[in-house]
Amino acid sequence: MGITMHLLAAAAPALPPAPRLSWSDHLQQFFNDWGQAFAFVFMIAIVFVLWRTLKMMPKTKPVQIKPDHLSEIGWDDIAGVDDAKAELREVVDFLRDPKRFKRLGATVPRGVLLHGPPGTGKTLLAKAVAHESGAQFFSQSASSFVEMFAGLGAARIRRLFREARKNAPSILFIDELDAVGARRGSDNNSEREQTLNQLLVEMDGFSGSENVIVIAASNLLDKLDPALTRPGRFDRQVFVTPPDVAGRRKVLDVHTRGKPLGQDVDLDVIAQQTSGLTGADLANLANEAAIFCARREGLALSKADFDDALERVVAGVQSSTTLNPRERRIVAFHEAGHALTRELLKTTDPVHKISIVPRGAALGYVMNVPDEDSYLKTREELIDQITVLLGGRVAEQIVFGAVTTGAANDLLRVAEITHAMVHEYAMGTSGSVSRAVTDSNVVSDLTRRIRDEEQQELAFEGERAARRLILEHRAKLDEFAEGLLEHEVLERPAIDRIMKDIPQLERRPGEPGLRVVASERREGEGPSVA
Ligand SMILES: Nc1ncnc2c1ncn2[C@@H]1O[C@H](COP(=O)(O)OP(=O)(O)OP(=O)(O)O)[C@@H](O)[C@H]1O
Ligand SMILES: [Zn+2]
Repeated sequence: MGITMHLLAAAAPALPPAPRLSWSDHLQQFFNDWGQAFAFVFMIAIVFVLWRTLKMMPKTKPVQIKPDHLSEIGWDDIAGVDDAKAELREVVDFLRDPKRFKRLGATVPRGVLLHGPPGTGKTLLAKAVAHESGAQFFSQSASSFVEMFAGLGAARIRRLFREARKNAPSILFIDELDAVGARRGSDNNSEREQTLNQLLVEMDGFSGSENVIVIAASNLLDKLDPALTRPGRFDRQVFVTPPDVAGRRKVLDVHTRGKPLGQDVDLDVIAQQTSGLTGADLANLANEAAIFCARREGLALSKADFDDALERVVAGVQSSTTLNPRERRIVAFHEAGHALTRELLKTTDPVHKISIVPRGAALGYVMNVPDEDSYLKTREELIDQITVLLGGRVAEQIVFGAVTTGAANDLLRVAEITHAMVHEYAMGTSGSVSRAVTDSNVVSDLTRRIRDEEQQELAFEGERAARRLILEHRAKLDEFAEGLLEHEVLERPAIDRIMKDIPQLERRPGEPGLRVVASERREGEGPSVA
């Protein structure tokens, strides 16, 4: 503004002498000058804004959406994720022969959500589905939708779906779904939410006659908006886990194809040394070994090349996923303790799978699938649950004479259960209804203390039971642990072999007459992990 005024003033002497002006003329002149100055500034501002916009334009120029050219990625190139492959084979069958399914009135899959840690092969699986079914493959990362100007993310989703429909049969792969799929209202990003809404609209818009299947990949299922996983949208969820020892062996086979291996290389041993590594880590390992070999101008990859590569790859992997041998033993006995107690007790659901392949924050887990839905639980059933939860810690104590921090989550669950037993269900040692029903705001110090003691007594009861069971069946505990150390994962057939000679004496009959409502089951609780 200052500069403009100065220019105008300097131009004045060149004008012919001005006639004498009245005060109203002065006023008009003043407004004229100011008006011009203002218009000038305004114009500069507009030019500046236009220039800025133009400068940013190339980024937002509509990107060509066309199917990826797929190199030959088939089922054989993906190893160690057999469960996920089995689920996806169905999708391939559908894409190959949709009529067969439609004739029978079968609802066809619309969306498949692959979730699991990075590098486990989610992208690879989506590509294999496209390749094996001869479908076109459209791939976009969801993070590219939200970096844009208002409304463009939604527009891009529309175009993507339009192209996929036009080129059907096709697979539409959306990587990093979390980028748009986070719960609405979680970050107040209206642009992202608009994009998510558009995605929901497009998925609802499938008429059933189009052979388009949307596959999305996500690292965090919990973060996703529940609307995404409703029927008709991503209603198939496939968990892609890091491979177990046998799986890692197969992944190593895939990634050493075409690489000459020296006599001293034993892939079985390497598979055993790489617990917790993902498919991508193993691909990286094989590649690094080849690089080490090339650098020393070797002819074939040697054991030393793999050792060097392993050191480098493991250093780049999150430390929580690679345990030292002693830690592995502790985790194996901890999980064995959970599994053995669960198997011995009658009221607890049988073990489905035990694993010491790290998964998320958990170093190991025991998975059980409920036999039947039950919403009522007896006191005895709850004590059995506490027994199983403490079985891990008790096993550590018995075998190593010490406990670790690994049982923290188990203890938290025990605290929750015992709290509910005393405060909500009057299942404490005294069984006193009046103590439980007292309003907790007006409860006396004495009642509070008694409740605390009752809670502790319930936890002790579970701990004693766990100790007794584990000491009595110590040999079985060792079998479970050794099995885990060797195979990392034990499934039902292996568990049955270990438990076969145990008469089910320990298995106590339930007491249906005593069932009491327990809030133990949370909404949407699937197989539980401890
Ligand atoms: N199960 C596997 N079998 C063989 N190779 C694998 C496997 N998993 C991963 N890889 C290798 O790792 C690379 C990366 O895998 P991919 O991109 O599919 O992982 P992702 O799960 O999609 O990871 P992100 O979540 O980081 O996108 C693949 O190109 C492949 O070389
Ligand atoms: Zn545990």
